[in-house]
Amino acid sequence: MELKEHIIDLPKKVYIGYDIIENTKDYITSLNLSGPFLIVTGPLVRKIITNKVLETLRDEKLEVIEVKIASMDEVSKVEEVAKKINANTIIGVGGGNIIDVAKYVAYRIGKEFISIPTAPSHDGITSPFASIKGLGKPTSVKAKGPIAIIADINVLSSAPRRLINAGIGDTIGKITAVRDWQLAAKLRGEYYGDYTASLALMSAKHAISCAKILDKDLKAGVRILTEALISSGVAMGMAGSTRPASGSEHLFAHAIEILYPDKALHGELVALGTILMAYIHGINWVKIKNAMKKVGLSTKAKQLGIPDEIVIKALTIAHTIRPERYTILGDRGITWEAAEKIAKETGVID
Ligand SMILES: NC(=O)C1=CN([C@@H]2O[C@H](COP(=O)(O)OP(=O)(O)OC[C@H]3O[C@@H](n4cnc5c(N)ncnc54)[C@H](OP(=O)(O)O)[C@@H]3O)[C@@H](O)[C@H]2O)C=CC1
Ligand SMILES: O=C(CO)COP(=O)(O)O
Ligand SMILES: [Zn+2]
Repeated sequence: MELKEHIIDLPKKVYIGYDIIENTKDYITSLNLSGPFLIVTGPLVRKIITNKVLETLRDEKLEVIEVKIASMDEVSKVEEVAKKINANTIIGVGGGNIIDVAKYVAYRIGKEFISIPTAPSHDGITSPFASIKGLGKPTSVKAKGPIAIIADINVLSSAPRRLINAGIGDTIGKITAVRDWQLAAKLRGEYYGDYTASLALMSAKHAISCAKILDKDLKAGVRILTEALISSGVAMGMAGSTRPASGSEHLFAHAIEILYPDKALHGELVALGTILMAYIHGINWVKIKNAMKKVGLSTKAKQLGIPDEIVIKALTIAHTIRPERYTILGDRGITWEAAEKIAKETGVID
């Protein structure tokens, strides 16, 4: 299908390196960005990381606001403060939830957004989309892409291993996401970008290879993973949707979040979904599962505290979550019996 117009959202600058969070002020100056700045951060990250940003911006007009989850209530709270201080630039310092709130507020008020990720746990670092609870759907919506990303590898490497592994899970998910996209192009004539799809797949490849490096050299592994997460976000920006990065494995993850919220990290659920959907697609799911096991990602739902029935139920409702985005689950989804068989055969449930 030909698109009449296609607008690609990409960051102007990606700063990546060691201890570079201390250069935040210099980066902002070189980008000609002006204050007042609103720093959006989380309670834990504020205690251990955010001061480094505040220290470099000490002479600037700014306000700090703490957010717990990416909900519409929090978005409204942040937006109110942003308007009160007349913020020109919103800076998100934290995990996926914080980055999403910051970029969504920036979008709503038409201001610039800077992404300072503190964990390599998700590919929302670059993407111009945000997952916000309370908008009536569990999937992401249009948001402001970052004008700049400041990816400090020392900061990102200090994140707990569970968060690093979640980033690998979110990235490996591109293997099934791209298969779903190809299927939708064939069966529904959906726009398909070969280059964008290759970029997403390359992220998955690098996430798998970083797994081997992490144990020997944590920082080198985190750097590869972070670059993979950033380029997966670039793929979303190029496609103009999360399509290259989110297929049936994400539908499964979203379904679990609806049925059994806040038990596991996003990337951990995507990892489980990828094993299940790779099995349905007929891809080498055993290889994918083994790669996940090697990193230390959970490949069984119960390791994440998720009951077996929830997994089966999630598989049966996943196709209803985003009906406009065609995937291997089709329009009618999977029966309870088939779902149980798939989950058992892949070992996701016992
Ligand atoms: N927009 C998009 O395209 C995408 C969005 N997402 C979204 O991102 C979210 C998942 O993000 P994720 O990062 O996994 O989860 P969270 O944002 O919930 O972060 C998990 C926890 O990690 C903590 N944390 C962050 N950095 C560090 C650090 N360096 N050291 C110690 N703790 C740290 C946070 O602390 P604190 O309590 O301070 O926040 C938080 O408690 C989901 O909502 C998902 O939908 C995922 C992929 C793409
Ligand atoms: O998590 C995402 C990509 O990794 C975004 O996906 P959704 O558009 O399904 O929310
Ligand atoms: Zn994701």
